[in-house]
Amino acid sequence: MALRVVSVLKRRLGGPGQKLLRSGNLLSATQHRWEKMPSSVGFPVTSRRSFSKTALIVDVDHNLGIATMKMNNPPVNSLSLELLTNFVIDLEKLENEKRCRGLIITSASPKIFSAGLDITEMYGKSSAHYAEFWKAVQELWLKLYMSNMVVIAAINGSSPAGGCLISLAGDYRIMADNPKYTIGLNETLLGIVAPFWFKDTLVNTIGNRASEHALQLGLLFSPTDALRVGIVDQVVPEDKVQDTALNVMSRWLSIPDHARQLTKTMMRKPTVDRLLKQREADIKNFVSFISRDSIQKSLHMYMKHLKERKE
Ligand SMILES: CCCCCCC/C=C/C(=O)SCCNC(=O)CCNC(=O)[C@H](O)C(C)(C)COP(=O)(O)OP(=O)(O)OC[C@H]1O[C@@H](n2cnc3c(N)ncnc32)[C@H](O)[C@@H]1OP(=O)(O)O
Repeated sequence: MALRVVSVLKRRLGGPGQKLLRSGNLLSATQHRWEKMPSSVGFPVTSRRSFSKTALIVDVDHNLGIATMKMNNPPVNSLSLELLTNFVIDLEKLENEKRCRGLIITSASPKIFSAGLDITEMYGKSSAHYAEFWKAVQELWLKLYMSNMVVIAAINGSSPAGGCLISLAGDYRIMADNPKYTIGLNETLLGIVAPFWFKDTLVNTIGNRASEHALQLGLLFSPTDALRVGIVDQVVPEDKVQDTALNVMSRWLSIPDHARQLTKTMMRKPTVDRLLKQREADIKNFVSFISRDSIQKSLHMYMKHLKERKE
């Protein structure tokens, strides 16, 4: 498999990317942090760099034109306001780097891709906080869903609710074949409702009937079932997720950017425009919904249940 990744990339990547492949370092580059690669691979050190902020590690390889973003907010990569904000800032940075054409999103935490929105941001706080938090959730989805880059989710662990949304916002999803991992929009299990743009993103991926079923029951799918219903595109052994992501990326990057990007925009713009037209109303709706006593109670009970599960 590893050799196949190299040969596919060799065929599809030109110029300096081939130097990296010739040096035989591609696999170590994908298996370890890119910036740890020895400087003897034959291109300037400035051609790759990494930056990490709270809760996020980003490695960019300009020669391959691929960035890897690892969520790093232990223990479960819950999407706190800080993580959401840093995510958006880093996405903007990558989007502005002309040579960065592909993005792989994955997790630095073993077994968890992301536990979804940080529930502690959604109860016991002020209305102003809820509004700021929701705006950040919207912003991340808007940026990811309309990214000019090819976005591949390398789902190396469980991915409920907001975690699932992040992967659905990408162009392709690869999930680790471990029956303990689950993925889905399980909001109803928390007594809350997935907003229309979460729903639209799911419908665009798996169709109306399957979405209705999944959303009403708050289904969390095993990798096999997620593949069957189409929430993920590929299920591979756990240790092959990253290599597969690179392999798939090379295929997507072989398409001329402008044609692929215009096609993506054509497919996704109506969904994005729906939110853009009523962004403020959506924030108001979230604040008023989440502030209800009954919803606050449900979230509190859910967190209590999560903690009690361990005892
Ligand atoms: C009109 C608008 C409507 C509102 C729309 C809102 C849309 C909401 C979207 C969301 O994303 S809501 C979040 C949904 N997420 C979940 O339901 C996942 C909950 N978590 C889990 O199922 C499990 O934690 C896990 C992810 C499968 C991991 O299991 P594991 O056994 O490995 O860890 P735990 O012991 O359960 O958790 C460790 C630690 O983390 C806390 N935690 C877990 N998830 C969250 C979370 N989403 N937010 C905040 N904190 C979380 C958990 O309570 C534990 O804390 P401690 O006990 O260690 O203090």
